Amino acid sequence: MNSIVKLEHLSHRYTSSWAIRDISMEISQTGIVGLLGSNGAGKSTTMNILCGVLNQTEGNVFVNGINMREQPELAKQEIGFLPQHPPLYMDLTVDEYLGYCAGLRMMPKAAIPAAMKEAKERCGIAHYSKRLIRNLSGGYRQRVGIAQAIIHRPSLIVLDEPTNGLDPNQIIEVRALIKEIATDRAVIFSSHILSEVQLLCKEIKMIDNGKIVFADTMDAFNNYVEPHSVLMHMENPPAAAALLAIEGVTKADFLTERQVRVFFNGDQSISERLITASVQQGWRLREISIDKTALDEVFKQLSNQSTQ
Ligand SMILES: Nc1ncnc2c1ncn2[C@@H]1O[C@H](COP(=O)(O)OP(=O)(O)OP(=O)(O)O)[C@@H](O)[C@H]1O
Repeated sequence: MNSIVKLEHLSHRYTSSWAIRDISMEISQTGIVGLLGSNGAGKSTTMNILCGVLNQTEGNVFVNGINMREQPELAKQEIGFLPQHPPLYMDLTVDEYLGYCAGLRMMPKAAIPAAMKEAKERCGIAHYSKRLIRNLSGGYRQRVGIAQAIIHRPSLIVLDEPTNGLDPNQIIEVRALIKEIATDRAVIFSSHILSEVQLLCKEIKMIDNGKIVFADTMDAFNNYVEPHSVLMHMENPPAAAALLAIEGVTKADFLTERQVRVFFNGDQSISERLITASVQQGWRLREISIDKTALDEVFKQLSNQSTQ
């Protein structure tokens, strides 16, 4: 299968210290790949190099087989990029801005109106065509940012923390839009929020301290990181000692009077034992769920491995 994008042993040094070291990855299919890393991990550096706005110190970037360094204009035609700080012109209307972006992408003049119409419809901004960008909400500005990234119909879209700074409703809308645009192209999406990557992506690349610490499918990641705590909500909770008496339970933290996080030794049949104990001892269990926040602990563990 031909790769849409291939990074080969990318390293980058800004001044004296290395921001990323020996990053390699290949994407050959449509869908969303998540680049997950905490602040300063090296996500933006990787994305900026991938999109040809920063020249790497070492390594190569190929987009649809085209070497970014050797043929940047050709390679960039295949990429749409929404940087962390979207390059929007506040005093232009949506139409003026998208027309300008299509020109920058060297699209033939005659093809621009249809491309603008398609991008606006896909991003749900057609009704704001004549509105100044400064008068749009944060969520709609981000949609305009995504529209400029897809206007030239590239095979790869790179989105650097696209939901950062949006309110909860806007986040849901922008995530839905990203899912939609990934149906017929590859999308690389960076985030520092594990649950967001789990929700959206079929593949995950975790980056820490400038190095890839995990790269596989989302399913493999979820299997790899078995949770070690469950969250219980009870009407009549017992004392911590009663929970600790159950085989496999290592710790019980009361979050509220009725909500407790129960840590266990990894034996996944713990829920069954907790439910049985609840019935026998009358704890009136209302809810029990695998504690997703525990995955963040695994993220920390994987990140620490890269520094050893
Ligand atoms: N222009 C620059 N000059 C010097 N160092 C830089 C520059 N840009 C980034 N760095 C450093 O490179 C490292 C990686 O930064 P980068 O912005 O790629 O991380 P990130 O994962 O995108 O983080 P964030 O989410 O905070 O943007 C950090 O240590 C950062 O301080």
